[in-house]
Amino acid sequence: MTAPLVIFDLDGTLIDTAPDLVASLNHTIAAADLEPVTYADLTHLVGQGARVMIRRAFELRGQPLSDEAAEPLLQRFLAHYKAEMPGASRPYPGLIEAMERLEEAGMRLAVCTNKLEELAIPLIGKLGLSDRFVTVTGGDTFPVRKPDAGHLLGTIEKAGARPEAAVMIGDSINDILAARNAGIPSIAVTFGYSDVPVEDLQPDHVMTHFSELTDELVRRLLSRDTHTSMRSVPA
Ligand SMILES: O=C(O)COP(=O)(O)O
Repeated sequence: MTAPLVIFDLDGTLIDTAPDLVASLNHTIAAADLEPVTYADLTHLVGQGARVMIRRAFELRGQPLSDEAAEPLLQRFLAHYKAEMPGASRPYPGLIEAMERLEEAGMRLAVCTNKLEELAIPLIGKLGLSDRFVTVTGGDTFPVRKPDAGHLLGTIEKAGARPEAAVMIGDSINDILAARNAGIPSIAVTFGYSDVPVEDLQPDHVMTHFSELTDELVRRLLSRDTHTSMRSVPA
């Protein structure tokens, strides 16, 4: 039997990156004289990577943004975010202990994030978490990204695991939909950046703190067959 694989989203699930995302985004849009965004705005902007986040910030301020104008702004964002990394970003409380519990129970861990690989991998490294994960895939690792099932299924394949033995943990609609599209059970965390109550996303389980993440919970979700009926739902 393959070891169960527990897959984590990054922004708003593993790591509280909001202060640094807001700071780098405001540094970026200041170049176009846009008013700064707030933490509350971020829940509507984050989720599909830096490029989409910048475009949504312009939309929020009622400003059009051409693809041509977006490119230098993306470079400005990347340079600022990388220079400050890890900034104030920290793992959520109880994460390290939860990862240790799962590892001790023989489970393996992976990351599936829409953040670009060039940001996600060094951030995980700077926080000393690299060795924990069998693989880290970003929004640019595959031709598709969450909520497309292909991102999650590609992550599972890279980890040498099987969809039947995988569970996804995330904070946003992209994570829960990706899991549903891939036919794997999902856990939604309440402490991330969703702009709707995570219960409305109908995950298989809701978690308010990492102290609730146990191997027993993972096994219970894997033994349920409620999500398997969704395995054929397209992305
Ligand atoms: O950076 C983003 O916009 C999304 O990243 P996430 O998939 O880790 O939430």
